[in-house]
Amino acid sequence: RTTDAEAKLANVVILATGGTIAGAGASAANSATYQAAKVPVEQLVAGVPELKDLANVRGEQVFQVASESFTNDNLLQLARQVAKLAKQADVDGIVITHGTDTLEETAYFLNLVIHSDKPVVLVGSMRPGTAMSADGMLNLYNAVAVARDATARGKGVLAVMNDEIHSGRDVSKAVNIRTEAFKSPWGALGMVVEGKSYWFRAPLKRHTTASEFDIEKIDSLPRVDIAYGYGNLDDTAYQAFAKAGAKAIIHAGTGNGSVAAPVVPTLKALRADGLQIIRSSRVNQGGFVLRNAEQPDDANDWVVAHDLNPQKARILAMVALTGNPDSQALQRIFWEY
Ligand SMILES: NC(=O)C[C@H](N)C(=O)O
Repeated sequence: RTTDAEAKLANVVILATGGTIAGAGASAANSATYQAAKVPVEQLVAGVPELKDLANVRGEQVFQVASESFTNDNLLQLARQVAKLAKQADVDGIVITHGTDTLEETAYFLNLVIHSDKPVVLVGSMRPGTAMSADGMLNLYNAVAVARDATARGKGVLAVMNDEIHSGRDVSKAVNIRTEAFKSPWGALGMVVEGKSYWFRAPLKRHTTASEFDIEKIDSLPRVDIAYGYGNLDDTAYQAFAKAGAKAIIHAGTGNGSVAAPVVPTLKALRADGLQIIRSSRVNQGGFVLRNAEQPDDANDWVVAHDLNPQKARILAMVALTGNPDSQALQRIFWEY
């Protein structure tokens, strides 16, 4: 039987996937040396008894992995579970505990394929729960606070870390070791303090209910790889990715997504073979790649990733390619999402 107090609270489901927020170290001094993905979701929830003042919380263990080992199958399985829960009348919000290394990829993927305006909030930690000044407890508390909050609806998939609320599209891990690890090139959307959300902006790019992509129509994701630009570059990685069956290659280019001269003929030839070539930038904050700047994209029939970093460009390319777009349609998608 539900008590009156429970009936007034929102219902939040915590989907646990692993990461450092579920990590454990040998001693309290081990803030950086530990094993990720060890602690089960029941223990994570029990570790923050204050959650029950925010919402009726229940946990589900989806996987137990360190996020550097996340696969496309993990993305699909997680998205299907989120879509299923979001349809349930007795679920008001969803929190996903996740490793921080690829949190930005999963957040963007869900932002593109989940057709719900209910809050979906990713959260992780930089220190394992066994460490001094562990950040996971407060991050989890804040994530549940945002997920249960009706003002978080319709803002796309979110990431809550270090008291900040970020758009799942924009956010990326920009710093390691330190708890202030996540940044968005266009700024955070807001803050969450003592269980209350404070909003300052909202995303304008297409997401969730306004997206043309839907997890219920995606069976599998095509192979898309990222090749990194640097001095003395040759085409070895590009050729190898093409041989492995890549349908698109993200060029994590220097500066404006520039391409080293010895690689240009290879990328033209791979495009002629049907691969999509997408120019992104390796600069670590604020990449901004424009068509026909640095390279004649119209003539080469290439696409630019605009402000998306290479790992986010890979996510969007995989999702977009499920619809078999030509290069113009793919470029339109890169402008809109
Ligand atoms: N802080 C973390 O969560 C890092 C860890 N390697 C992970 O992504 O699972």
